[in-house]
Amino acid sequence: MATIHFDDLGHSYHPNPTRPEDYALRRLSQEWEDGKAYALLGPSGCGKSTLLNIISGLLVPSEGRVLFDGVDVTRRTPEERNIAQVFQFPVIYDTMSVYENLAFPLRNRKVPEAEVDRRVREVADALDLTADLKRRAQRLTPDAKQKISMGRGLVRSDVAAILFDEPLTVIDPHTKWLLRRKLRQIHEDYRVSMIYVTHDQVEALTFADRVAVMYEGAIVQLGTPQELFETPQHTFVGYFIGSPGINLMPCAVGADQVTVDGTVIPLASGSTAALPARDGRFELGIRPEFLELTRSGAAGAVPVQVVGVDDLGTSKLATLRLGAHTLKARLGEEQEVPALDAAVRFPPRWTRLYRDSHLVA
Ligand SMILES: Nc1ncnc2c1ncn2[C@@H]1O[C@H](COP(=O)(O)OP(=O)(O)OP(=O)(O)O)[C@@H](O)[C@H]1O
Repeated sequence: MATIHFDDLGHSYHPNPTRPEDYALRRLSQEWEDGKAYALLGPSGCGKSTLLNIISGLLVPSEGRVLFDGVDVTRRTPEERNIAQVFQFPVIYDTMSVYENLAFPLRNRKVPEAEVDRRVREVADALDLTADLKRRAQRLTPDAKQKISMGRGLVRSDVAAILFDEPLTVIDPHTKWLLRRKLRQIHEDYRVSMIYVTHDQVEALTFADRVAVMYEGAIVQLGTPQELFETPQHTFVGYFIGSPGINLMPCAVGADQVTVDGTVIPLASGSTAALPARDGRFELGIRPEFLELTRSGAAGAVPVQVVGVDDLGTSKLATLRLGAHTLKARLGEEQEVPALDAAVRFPPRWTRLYRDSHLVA
């Protein structure tokens, strides 16, 4: 297992990159801790595979270095880096039994047979493959084949990290949920460094200790699921994490307050003091879960119009108008929705201010 350090890393597929947009991976300096479960989350084309391939050694970055435990591995192959990889589609030998498939990475490295047998049975047990050990892999369902693929990644105890590239794509939704929990459990038991690439926030948030959210070639935030939810450092994180995402409204900034379409909304005391210049594009952000629906006249409340309420079973989602803006507020199942004199409160603790998409207060 290894601490992974990205040292001024960047990658462009262009021969002569000049603009930031020419980079599939923009400049990145960061350290990823040993033994943790990381998810690399972002939409299609944001650079996840580029970064993953640089970590694994399938791609040499055009700029910067990758270090494993302080050793420069930038030009080393995946084998030399001791990385295990699990891809979107099963990579297994159809003619071999499940047992032989799982044993293969170990026998290939001349691990003693007793140790091979111990590890194979342990991993088969963790993935519920014990009953299938003697079966030919060819005869199994796609789900079971992908479990073998994962098992082949997990069977080696000496790896620097195990990389998963959208491993649940071919798995049916129910099994997906089970496998995600299994992987989480296996990580807790083995404490091996894992990096899991996905565009699905539920997969990332339920699997990982730390989630790196990527947008346009940059990691815009690396944090725990709770940090990403409570304090999005970038408007994209607010929008991409959560369902629905954060409410955002353009605003003008004053002392400890902002104005949205002529409506003054207070911020936490002292929050704007560190903003010497007021240039840039400011937006106010608050998650639907933190916006408080109340009645006009309540302290600190600003009037809104209720446009609609969706009953989601365990909660309600209100759609509100504030000036020209639409806001969402998540309400308790039993919460009453005022018909005529609705208002909302922006609790300063949960109200965020962004300048040019980046959190400033
Ligand atoms: N071999 C390549 N040559 C040129 N451009 C590439 C190459 N591979 C990726 N790109 C470009 O680099 C950018 C990042 O792609 P990348 O595959 O890393 O994103 P991704 O987040 O993994 O997307 P997806 O989820 O669709 O796989 C995209 O604009 C893509 O078109």
